[in-house]
Amino acid sequence: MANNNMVVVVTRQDSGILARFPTNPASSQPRSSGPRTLPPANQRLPNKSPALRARRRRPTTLSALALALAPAAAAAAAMVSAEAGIDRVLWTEAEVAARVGDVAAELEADLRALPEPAVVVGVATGAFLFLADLVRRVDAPLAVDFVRVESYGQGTESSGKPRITADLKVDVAGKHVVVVEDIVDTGNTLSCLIAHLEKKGASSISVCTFLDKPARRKVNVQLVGDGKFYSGFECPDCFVVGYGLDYAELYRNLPYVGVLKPEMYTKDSGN
Ligand SMILES: O=P(O)(O)OC[C@H]1O[C@H](OP(=O)(O)OP(=O)(O)O)[C@H](O)[C@@H]1O
Ligand code: HPA
Repeated sequence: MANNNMVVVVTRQDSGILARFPTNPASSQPRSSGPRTLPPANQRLPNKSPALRARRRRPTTLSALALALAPAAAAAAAMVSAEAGIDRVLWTEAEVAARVGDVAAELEADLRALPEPAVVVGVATGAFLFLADLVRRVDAPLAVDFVRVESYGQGTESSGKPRITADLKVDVAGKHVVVVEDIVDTGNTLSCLIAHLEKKGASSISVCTFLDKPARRKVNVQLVGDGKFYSGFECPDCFVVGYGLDYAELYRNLPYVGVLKPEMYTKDSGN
């Protein structure tokens, strides 16, 4: 919605607000829609006068203003974009969407064959985008719930000891559960969660992961009952971000999957 009093705030992640630019035409540059009138000829500045050149140099738009504050504003502008940290893209938004569609079709066929609705369990936070895109494309009766399992914290190495920090609301006893993950890496998170769901009495457990990184597997993932393993892409042995996947909680909002620039990692993150 248009807001005449909107203020664009350029921030630096480390030091808060760097600059505010009012975007309300009334409060910044007058932009009259009526006929433009020139001052009388004797009050006009000569075409090449220093005053006129200075006035022409005066920034009149937001981007010109940001440029005028360079390099500080340019650096801040780079930091306000999540994309600025990306070294290379592994799967584009279109490739992700196409593959999610394929996986959804496979899952839909299997869920339709079940005698009762399955419970789709998303592993927060990473699976939030994949789960949302996936279930919208599955035309079968199903329930959706979330658990929160954490093992990476602020770094790129698994602690090896996943912690379930938020549990299910739905009762999964006697139900077919489909665990939805953003990535299976060492396999620690999934093994911990499958044991947890089995204890709660799930009759079968499938896993549907957006990415599978088999090169890093430390624990074999054991499905339960007639459970099946669905996977979007096989991920190379590198730390990836985007489409739900984070580094230190950032980059989840990127609509594609990429690899971070090395300088984006802090020294103690394992890279
Ligand atoms: O196979 P693993 O080596 O266990 O890694 C996979 C898990 O790691 C990530 O979770 P993380 O602990 O980073 O929490 P998050 O979902 O909040 O990002 C990811 O979302 C998976 O759940
Ligand atoms: O490559 C990864 N990226 C983000 N989170 C992860 N959790 C396990 N592996 C990864």
